[in-house]
Amino acid sequence: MAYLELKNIGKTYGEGTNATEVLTDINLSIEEGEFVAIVGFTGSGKTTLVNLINGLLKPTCGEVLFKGKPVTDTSHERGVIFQNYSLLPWLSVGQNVAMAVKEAFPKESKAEINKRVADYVEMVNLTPAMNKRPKELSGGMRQRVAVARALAMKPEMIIMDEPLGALDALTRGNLQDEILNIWTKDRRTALLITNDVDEGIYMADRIIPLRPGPKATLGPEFKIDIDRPRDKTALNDNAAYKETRNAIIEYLMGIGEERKTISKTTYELPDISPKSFVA
Ligand SMILES: Nc1ncnc2c1ncn2[C@@H]1O[C@H](COP(=O)(O)OP(=O)(O)OP(=O)(O)O)[C@@H](O)[C@H]1O
Repeated sequence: MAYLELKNIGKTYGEGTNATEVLTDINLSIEEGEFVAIVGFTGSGKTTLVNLINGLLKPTCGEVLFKGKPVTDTSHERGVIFQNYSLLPWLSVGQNVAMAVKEAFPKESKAEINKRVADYVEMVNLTPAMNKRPKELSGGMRQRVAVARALAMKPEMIIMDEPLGALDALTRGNLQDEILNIWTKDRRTALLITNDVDEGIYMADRIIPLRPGPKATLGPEFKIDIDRPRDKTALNDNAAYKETRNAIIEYLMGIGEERKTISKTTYELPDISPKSFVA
């Protein structure tokens, strides 16, 4: 039994003439402990897919199974790191993380909760900012709080919706490593949604492209056969890395070409003029 399974998922927003089929025929199977990355174009339906897995949205057709059971609601078992960090502005860094920890571990003592908060805030190098409010932090620092908050809840599965997109290269690299450390140490299952092929290759066991929407669907998977821990600087000289990267980029560029062809199509519009027109 797969740990997470998406079976023939389709998602349509709106109804009748306003209906848009954003996702169609999505089939995905993730095993326990795997790290899978989905690479997609902007607006292709990545966040919709994350929300279906998380239980925030219901599919129009098909089903999402987590450990064999249908997903009907959100759950602490599946922690999401969103691209917009959504921190509570009136709470400090520590309080934002503590709130999530208390929710996930309601039976823990104050001391245990404080220890957990301190550990995860330290992990994202924000101990000096522990008592600061979000408005006193840079965008990158806020995103790090969001990462600490999600990981401190110790979810069984970590789902990441372009969590590092807004960060500078150095912070991004550090957080990629922190997420990988936690994934390796606790052997969690992880799903990363990204538009960065290199990030996907560095972090994941498999990369699956999400073809552009409407009617976005998953393309063929690319296995990343590179030993862990991976060394970012050495990757550039790694033959398997170069080969996989080229294959994925070639596939994505092929989709780009298809899109251009589609956009060059000309449509005959009906010749309609208003019955009465008031200028
Ligand atoms: N609640 C909604 N109602 C109607 N249409 C929606 C809704 N949410 C998303 N969409 C549409 O669905 C499509 C996919 O949106 P989604 O946010 O899932 O894409 P995305 O790949 O995450 O985008 P981005 O890369 O810009 O974050 C877009 O065309 C969007 O306008």
